[in-house]
This record gives sequence, structure tokens and C-alpha cells, in this order.
Amino acid sequence: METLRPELSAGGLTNGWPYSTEIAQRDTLIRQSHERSLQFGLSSRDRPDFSAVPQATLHEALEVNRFLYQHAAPVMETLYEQIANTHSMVLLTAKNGMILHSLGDSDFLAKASEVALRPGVEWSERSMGTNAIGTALTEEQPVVVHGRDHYLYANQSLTCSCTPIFDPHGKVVGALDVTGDERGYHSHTLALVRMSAQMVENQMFANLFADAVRIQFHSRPEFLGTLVEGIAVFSPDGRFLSANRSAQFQLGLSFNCLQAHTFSTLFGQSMSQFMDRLRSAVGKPLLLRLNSGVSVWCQTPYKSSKGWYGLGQHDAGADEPEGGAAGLRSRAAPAAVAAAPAPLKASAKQGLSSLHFLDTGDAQVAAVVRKLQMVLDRDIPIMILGETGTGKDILAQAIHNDSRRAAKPFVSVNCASIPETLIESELFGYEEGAFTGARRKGSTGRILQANGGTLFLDEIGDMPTQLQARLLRVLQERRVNPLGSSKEYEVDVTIVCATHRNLKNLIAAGSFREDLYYRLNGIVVRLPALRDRTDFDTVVGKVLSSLCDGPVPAISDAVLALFRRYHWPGNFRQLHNVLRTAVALAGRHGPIGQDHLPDDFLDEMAAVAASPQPAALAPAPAAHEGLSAPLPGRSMGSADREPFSQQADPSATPAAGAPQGQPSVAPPQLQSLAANQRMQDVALQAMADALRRCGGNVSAAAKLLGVSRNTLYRKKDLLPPDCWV
Ligand SMILES: Nc1ncnc2c1ncn2[C@@H]1O[C@H](COP(=O)(O)OP(=O)(O)OP(=O)(O)O)[C@@H](O)[C@H]1O
Repeated sequence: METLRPELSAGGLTNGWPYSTEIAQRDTLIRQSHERSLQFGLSSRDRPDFSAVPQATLHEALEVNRFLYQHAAPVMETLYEQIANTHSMVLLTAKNGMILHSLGDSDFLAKASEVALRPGVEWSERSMGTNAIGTALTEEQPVVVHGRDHYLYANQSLTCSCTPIFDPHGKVVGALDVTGDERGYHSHTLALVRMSAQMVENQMFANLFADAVRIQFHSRPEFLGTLVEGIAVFSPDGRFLSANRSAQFQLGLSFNCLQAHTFSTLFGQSMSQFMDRLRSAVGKPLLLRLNSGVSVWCQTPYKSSKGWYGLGQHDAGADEPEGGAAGLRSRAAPAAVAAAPAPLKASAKQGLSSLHFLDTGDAQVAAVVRKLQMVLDRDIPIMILGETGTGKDILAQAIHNDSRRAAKPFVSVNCASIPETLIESELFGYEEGAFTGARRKGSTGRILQANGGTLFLDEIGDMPTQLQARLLRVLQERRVNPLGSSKEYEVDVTIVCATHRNLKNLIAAGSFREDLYYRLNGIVVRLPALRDRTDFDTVVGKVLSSLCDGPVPAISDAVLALFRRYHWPGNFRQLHNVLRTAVALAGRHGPIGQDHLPDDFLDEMAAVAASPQPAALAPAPAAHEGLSAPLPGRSMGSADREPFSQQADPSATPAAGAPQGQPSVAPPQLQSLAANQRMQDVALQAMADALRRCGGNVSAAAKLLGVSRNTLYRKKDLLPPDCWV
């Protein structure tokens, strides 16, 4: 009988890879698999059995696995697009390791093995020894089996990345695998395979539990509607039905343990209480607290007597999508099943639905609004630039709402949040029967869903290059050709796109097509960062009232002063989050004081103030500190503005620059923040003075101060311009 190969029994299967704990774990996994292969009576010199089962058996297997097959096939197409020309194949197997479907070119296989990866061949460990499919299915975890990891010598020219696929009941139903030439190994392949499998699982979930209460949750609201959100489903009376892998991870419970739970034992409230909250908050994500104490944001389609209501409805007038939860995703797409989850942005946007509502006093925004009003309905593509969270999505929605297309769909696609593998089918759709035979239904694709209305391509800079050419063709010819279809469909859409990236740089780097750029930027508008808005106080007030159903609490002057000094990297989104927490902590009657601000926000302010790099936090207002020009971070000193609320906050303490006469106990972070801020301001003042005395000569000023020239240059943006001349 054969024994283990020496490099395995010695416990160091490095196989040319750098050694680490992760590799050590993988080695253990591979070694155990080799031991099993040995026990199956296999010899590493055995010739593998690549014979396929008879056609009738294969058809039977396809029928048994139809649910899996239907959901996986379109995802495999897009996965294959990503690895095309890498001498690899994408494989879907049943849970016994039998290949159900394969895509790609087997030209990398030796002549004798060309049949190895076709449907009907079984890749279980029992028949092939250690291999990614068999081992992933046995271990129920993703695995790469590379070159000499394979038990059979005959398979050692392969590199395989495989992950099991779990059905909505938590059982392994099959595996998704990419197999290629060993020399073409790529470290990202397993990640792509895992993302694709996650997509298959989420789609099976959405379709199987269309009538259940589906809770989609994540600790960060921006991840709602993406692949990483947790999904747990319950019967209307709160019985646990199922949870995807992310939900199990976030809840800290395995699928089996979850079976013993109900909605109320997991989320600390009854299903009927939750439904009441949902009814009054349609369109807004809700905060739920897990047993672990962690808070998560949640969204859920909500079924009333009239039908389903849900979040992330971007189709104009789509408050009541038809046809249950599936309809929720695909209102304009009658043929679509298993549609990829739409990139949802959950927010109550009613108050922001028209361009003129966005004009709240900032001159740059007013100019943007004016420009857009002039080009509305002229079929000119619009490109919106701006940092993350500055309201590009809201602006696109407002453009649509003010246009003559308002009654037609507004379809939003976030090119950055959809895995590259899925963008193509998400955008262009795929044809009925294109992948899996007559019963397979197709997907309309987002471009066709937007027909007659507006297609908003958010984060266009993240569009994969190979799809840019296809998009360009659609824009030029106004026709769409779904995947797997020989037909073309006419489409009439207004295109609005947005990005926070510098497309010119992307063009220079070769990752964005110049011709597409010119096609998209008919008119370009830029939204200002929150810190640069001259209507800052007004927007704080506006966001605050949008978060309150009843009375709106006041904000203390100290908090407002902090807000004005902060650089708001997350812009409106961050302001919403900070205020949402503050409102919850302060209660509806407020006022909102520093104690009500989230700890991470206070920590960040303190850290920024303590940092020797002053890039982010603005110094104290110019008037207060005696510097003569406004300083970056906020374009305008707080002294230039009327406070949003004058109501005193008994819990608040003035930070640096806050008005006198406020109560005097500050949280420790803010005390150190204020002290650090003062030190920074004194240092800046000294630098400005030295530069002025030296007539702007940096070397002389640096010598005078006893610091390096670099120190002065680093502060350049924080010093008034007049000291450099
Ligand atoms: N003018 C505004 N007034 C109040 N809230 C706003 C405004 N603009 C945006 N918001 C809110 O800020 C959040 C982020 O807005 P939006 O998604 O439109 O930003 P974005 O620039 O598209 O962000 P990203 O680049 O990250 O996609 C949303 O909750 C939105 O409701």
C-alpha cells in the first residue's frame, strides 16, 4: 500500500509558496485530504477515471439540481468573462462532485485529459483523491489545490480554486470551481469564486423565501444591499427559517444554533413591534441591536395588505412593486428571476426630490442647479463629480424627477458595489434560455429596465474596461444586446453618471476609455464637499429635521462649533450618521450636546487634532485666533455664520473657539482636543509670523523657528497666503 509523500508527512508542503499560518492551515487540510485519499485505496500513480456518467444520468442530476443550476449558470458566465484568456475553466458541480456545467476552453489540458472537465465527470475525493472540488465539498470550505497538492500525479498540472455552495437551508448543494493550468495560478481567483458563490446563494435565498420576512442587515448602512449584507428570513410569526453566511457570522451563531432562535431572541423585540416600526419608517433603514450588543442597520421589504413595500426603490412611483419580493427587485423586468440584488441606497429622499430643494444657499450648488435646469430634457449626458457622500445620487434622482421622464423608471447602478463578475449581466441582462435550456428565464438588465427613463451609473470610474466598450456601443447605437442573445433591443435612456475619481487620470493610466469619457460628459457639474459649503448651518438643520418624525431637538453651540471645524470626509452621509446617533441619545427634546455625539466621531476629532499632520482638521476660526485669512478644513470661519440654534446645552462645554458662558465640563477627549487644537494654532501663528518677517523666504523662516523647511511646507495649506510673499 502507498504511503504519504515525504513532503507531506514532514509537515511542510510549501510547494513554492511562502510559509505562514494560513499556509500551515492549508497544509493541514491538504495533508488530511491525502490521508483520506490513501484510505480510499488510491495510489498517486493511478490514472484518473475521466469517464462521464451516461447522458440520462446527467440529465437526471441536472433535473435534481435545477434550482442550483438556474441560479449559478448566469453567474458562471460573468465569472468566466473575468478569467477569459487565462487558460481556465469555470465548473459547477453537484454535491457529490459531479460536474453539472462547465464553461471555457480546455486547451490547457493534455490531450488525454481533455475530457476531464466536461459535465458528467465526478471529481469527488473518493474518485480523484485530493482536488479542489472534492476537498472543498468534504471540508465544506473554500480551498485552493495547486499543482503538487493534488493527490494524483496526473492532476498536478492543474491549479484549482473551489468553494462549496450552500442552499438557503444551510446545506451544501454543490461547488463552484475555477480550474486552470498550474502555471497560470492567480491569487485573486479564489476571491472571485467566493464572491460569485455568495451571489448564487443570495439569489437562491431571495427566490426561495419570496413570501417570508427577509431581514437584510449590516453594521454599516452603506453595505446594505451589497453582497456582504447578512440576510435572515423569518415566518410572519417570527420563526427562524434561514440565514446566509454573512448573517451567521454577524449573529455569531451557526445555522444549526440559529434553528433554536426566533426573531425576538435574536433582535430583542417581537416581530409585531418590528413590523410597527417598519410601517412608520418605510424607506428608512432601522437600527436593531443584536444579542452581542452590536447595533446593525436593517432593511426589509415589508408586505402590507396592499402588497410589498421596500427600500431602495429607485423606480419612480415604485412604492408598491408587484409580485412579492421578487417583484420588488424587478418591477420593470417581467422576465427576470434571480436578478442580482440591486445596489440599494436606503434613504428617505422625498424632501430632496427636486433640484430646487437642493439649493439651500450655497453659491456653488446654486450654480449647479441653474446649469442643470438649462440642460434638462435636451438629451445631454450629465456627469456629476464630487467626493463620496456629497449627494451625487440625490442629485441624479432630482434631475430625473424634474425631467419629462419623471414618470418612467429611474434606475441606479453602482459600478463599484457590484462584483466585476456580475456587472455585465446586471447591466445588459441575459436572454431567456440562454444558459440552461428552455425553462431558464432571463433577466432584463438594468439598461433595459431604465427604458424611457434615466439610467444613473454611479462610480463610473470603476466600470471594468472590457465592459466600457459595450457600454459605449449602447450609448452610440441606442441598442442593447443581452448576454447569450442574438437579438438587439432598442433603448431610450438619459444617462447620468457620477464618480469621485479623476477620470482624466484613469484615462492616462489606460483604465478608462477616452471615447467613453467624451460620450458621457456632455455637461459636468461638481458638488462641493460639505466642509466647503457656505450653507453649512442650514444643511445641518435640514438633515436634523429629516431624521426626526416629531419635534426637532436643538443643537448646542459647542457641538455646532465642533461640526464647523470638522472636515467631514464622509460628507452628508457621515453627517446623517452622526446626527442620527445624536438624536437617539439626546431624545426628541434635546438639546444635542457633546455627550450625544458618537464616540468614534469624538475619537476621530481628537486624533486629528493630536496628529502632527494638520491636513484634516481646521484650526480655530480666524477671528478668534487672530489669523487673518480663513483656513482650510472649513472655508469659512464660524464667526462668519449665524449659528443654526442658539439654545444652550446644559451638558455642553465650549471647545476651542466656542462662545463663552457655556457650562464647563467637557468629555476628556474634547478637553485634549481643545488643548491640542490650541497648541496647533499657536504653532501656526508662530510660523505665519516667521514667514512674514522673512518676506516669505522658507529657508530663513525655518532657521528662525528651528524647524526643517519641510515642516513649513507641510503646513503650507494651513497658513494664510499673505505670509508666503
Ligand atoms: N443636499 C442634501 N441634503 C440632505 N441630505 C443629503 C443631501 N445630499 C445627500 N444627502 C444624504 O447623504 C447621503 C449620501 O448621499 P448620496 O448617496 O446621494 O451621495 P453620493 O455622493 O452619491 O455618495 P457616493 O459617492 O458614496 O455614492 C444620503 O443619505 C442622502 O440622503
